[in-house]
Amino acid sequence: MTDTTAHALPRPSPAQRWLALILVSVAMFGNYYVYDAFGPVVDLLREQEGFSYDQISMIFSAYSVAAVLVLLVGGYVIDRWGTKRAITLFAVICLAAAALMASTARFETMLAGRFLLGLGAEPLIVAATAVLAKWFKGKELSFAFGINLSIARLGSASADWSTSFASPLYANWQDPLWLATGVAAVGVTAAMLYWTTESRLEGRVNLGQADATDRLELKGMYAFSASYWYIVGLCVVFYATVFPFRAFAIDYFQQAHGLDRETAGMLSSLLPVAAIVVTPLFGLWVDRVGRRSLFMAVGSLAMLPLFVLVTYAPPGPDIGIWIPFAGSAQVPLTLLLVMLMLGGVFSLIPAVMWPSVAYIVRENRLGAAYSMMTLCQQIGVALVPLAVGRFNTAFAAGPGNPAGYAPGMWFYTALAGLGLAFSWLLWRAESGPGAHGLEYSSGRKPE
Ligand SMILES: NCCCC[C@H](N)C(=O)NCC(=O)O
Repeated sequence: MTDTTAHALPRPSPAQRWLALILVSVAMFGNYYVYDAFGPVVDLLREQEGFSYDQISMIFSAYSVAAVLVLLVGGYVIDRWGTKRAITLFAVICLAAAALMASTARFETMLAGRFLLGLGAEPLIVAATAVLAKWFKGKELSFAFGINLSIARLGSASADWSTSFASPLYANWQDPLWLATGVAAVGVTAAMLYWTTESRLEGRVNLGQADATDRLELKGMYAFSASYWYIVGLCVVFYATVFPFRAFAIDYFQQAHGLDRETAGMLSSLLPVAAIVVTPLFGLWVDRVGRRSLFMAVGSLAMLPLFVLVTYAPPGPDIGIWIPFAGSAQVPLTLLLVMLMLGGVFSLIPAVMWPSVAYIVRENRLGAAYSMMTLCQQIGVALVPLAVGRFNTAFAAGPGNPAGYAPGMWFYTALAGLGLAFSWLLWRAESGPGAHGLEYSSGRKPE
């Protein structure tokens, strides 16, 4: 179909757009569930299969190594295959990865499974972004992105909650990973239904021309402003702190704070749960008041003491919490407050940071800017768990020696400090004459 013929067709109806959004979001739910299904079995892999923290970290990092490689070519695959085929292909790769990880506790197989997950999951996120842009361009695009990310984060929370609603499976390390494989199969089904939907509507509605997707072109990177690179710096250290902390959190709460797995899972789930609810609210607020770099600095500052508090502050009284799908539990007040604060930061920084790039980079370079940012993010997420795993092993961290986890927590604190430095540099740059307008609600400096 030519561009002119496509423009003569009607835009998709709200019902058609919502159907596309729901199908793509279910595929993302599967993706995030599989990513986060590994954290709750860390202690079982250590106890039942003798995995060391170093090995666990390498498995976790394999995802990011693959992500860095695939992000360089993912955009080309999507352009060549089209979003409907690409999203199904990547969902199938996630399914194969989940099955490989569940199949055996051989270290090399698990490493390969997690690597395969990185090959499928990151380009799936890029393809989902391209799909949403196609259906929602000019029509509630930010809102659609918000819903998509919230449903994806529900996948993360559900993986944590599985320690409660699927607790009998946690008699061994393998069954929870088979459950994750089942969830990945639901994701594939949703991706295939999306393929069918798009195919049936082709020629009947105007889905526009496929835009240049998040393809990474290394040439021209030097042209990005200092503010862009400060945001990238913050993105790297922020996610390289939060994602690895989440990966080890359930095991950490069990070993260092003596919680049972269900309670540890519920506590860990507060992070994505808070983000599901609060991220869109922060997004709306910042759109009204601006002050984007100030908000990023405030988020970074709030994060700074949390890992020290979780290590050294007295636990305080037990507080009852209740979470839908997971049930109720008693958790120490200090851990609850730290996780709620971290959940707040995990809502604030992404809600402000990702959209800020759109205000400081030209539209025709946006795809490359986001791809470069994600690539740098994944390099950080690959390296940090290796360092934390090394600290845990070197300092013999375990239930008999909870103090052995402290060096890893200080490492997270140092990263949070670096994040604060990047956001302060950004704030300074955006308060001076070369500012892009991040501090204004419109995102533009007044003339
Ligand atoms: N939980 C799966 C990993 C998602 C990585 C992705 N590149 C990302 O950063 N998404 C944004 C987010 O805040 O989840």
